[in-house]
Amino acid sequence: MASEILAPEITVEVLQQTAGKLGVKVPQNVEHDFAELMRGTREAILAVAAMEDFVPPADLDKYPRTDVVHPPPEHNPYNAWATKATVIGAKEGILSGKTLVLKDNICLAGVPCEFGTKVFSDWVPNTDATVVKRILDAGVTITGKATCENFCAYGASNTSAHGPVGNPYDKTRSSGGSSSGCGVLVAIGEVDMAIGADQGGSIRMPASQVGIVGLKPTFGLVPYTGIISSETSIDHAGPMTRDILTNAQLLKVIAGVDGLDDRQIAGTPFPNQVPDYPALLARAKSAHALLSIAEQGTGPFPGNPRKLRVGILKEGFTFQELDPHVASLVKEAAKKFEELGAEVIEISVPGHSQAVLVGRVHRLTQYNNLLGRTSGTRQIYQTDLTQEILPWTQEKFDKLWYVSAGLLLQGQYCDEYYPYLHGKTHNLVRKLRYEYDDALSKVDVLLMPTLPWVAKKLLGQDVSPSEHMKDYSGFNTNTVPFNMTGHPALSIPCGMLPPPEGPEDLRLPVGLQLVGKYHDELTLYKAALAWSDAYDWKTL
Ligand SMILES: NC(=O)c1ccccc1
Repeated sequence: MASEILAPEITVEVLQQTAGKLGVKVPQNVEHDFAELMRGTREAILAVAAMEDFVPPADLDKYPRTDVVHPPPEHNPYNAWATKATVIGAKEGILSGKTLVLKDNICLAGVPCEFGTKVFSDWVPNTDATVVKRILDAGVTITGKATCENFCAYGASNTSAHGPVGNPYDKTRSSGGSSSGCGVLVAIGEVDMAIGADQGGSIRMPASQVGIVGLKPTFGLVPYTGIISSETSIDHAGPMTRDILTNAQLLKVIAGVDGLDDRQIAGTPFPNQVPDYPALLARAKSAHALLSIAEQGTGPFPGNPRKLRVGILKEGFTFQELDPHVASLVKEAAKKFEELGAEVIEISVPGHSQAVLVGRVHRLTQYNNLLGRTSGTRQIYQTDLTQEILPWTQEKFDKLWYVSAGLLLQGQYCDEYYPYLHGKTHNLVRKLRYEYDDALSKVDVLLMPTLPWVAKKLLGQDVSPSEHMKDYSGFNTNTVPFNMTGHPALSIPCGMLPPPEGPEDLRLPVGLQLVGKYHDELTLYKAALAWSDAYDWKTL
């Protein structure tokens, strides 16, 4: 048993080896006392290892899993399916008749989960994520699991053990990642909706590259229970759909406290009740109504309605990797908010330019799923998965895509030399949060491109890691900051462009990102709905 190998019998030698890892030696006169202490700990470890784990069981009788298959290539033209399955939800519900696919890091009991890797195989989760229970109760039919990138760790779609996920607008290009399969299956109309996950842009980047709507909700709004974690303070799950209203409907169903996930009480003040987004949107009958805000009045006097304020985030447009054509198209899209009756101004958040640097250290110092760390967070842990991944062996390491291998190595390095920097990054993120909050006290939403470019060519397996990295430098500048601060961020398609290298007649989607105050998804939806009702992004 692995636990016996990892918890060796305690001798004075083992005690001193352990001390040696700290660079110290236990004084001889207390060696036996400390060995005794550790023997007690070892016994406790072995006892806990032998106990049966405790996770919420899935209701397989009520919602049986059928037709579970890995589709052959001829039934999987984009490689977007990881596994097909059928799980029919409740007969009546607000989403009844709709189909949905889950990113392949979301637990659906009884159906294999690949997590984009071959490091382990045939792992079948024994529990349903809370979002799964909620959508089934709302009447959704789940049609399977969508390919996700290797360990959910990349923003392009060539890293899954499954093979590359081609973009519907040009199969030789990336569809974005890491919720790549979700983006493609929604874009081509194979499903009505998807639930993706996002630690650095993984919902918004595919949404941007394939021309759909993707929301990374406020941190904690959607429970992350039963979804494979990357790092508990940046984990988010959220809806991916072709239109805004469906997105709002799905959010309404999956949002709210489940009593199992610490992320939901970890810093963003939580609303007592999840707003009825679709009903509130349906009530506003015009762009004018959608784009006016009822200013809070004081005392008995209700406030006056005023125009929605859109802030063009200066630093979201000034980084060097940003394709100038994307920049001008997104700025034009922003100006259209003025035509619709909003106020548009430019606003600066200097910290935005440093955020990716902070993010790099933040995630490396605590990448739970690779290093098998737990964070102290109260949540449901996929301990059976951790045991598949750990301990690392050469054979497993050789099966990692280089980005994940790099994360593992960098994480180990940070752990050895700079573990305290994780804490410091949290402090710096709080500072960043106040900077965005300050901007969001002057405007209602911040606006910027989601990704700095339209879909790039997929790079082959023969391309070196360095070339990959060069090609993707700057890709997460506008997405990573809001994973750390937790502000809600919505990507919508806002036009099309040819790729810079041509051909001239190819048109690829461009994503526009709106960022709002904590738990103000409604304002993001209102702005996006007014815009998308007025303009057809495919003709702009
Ligand atoms: N999981 C993510 O959101 C992600 C995206 C891009 C790069 C790394 C991670």
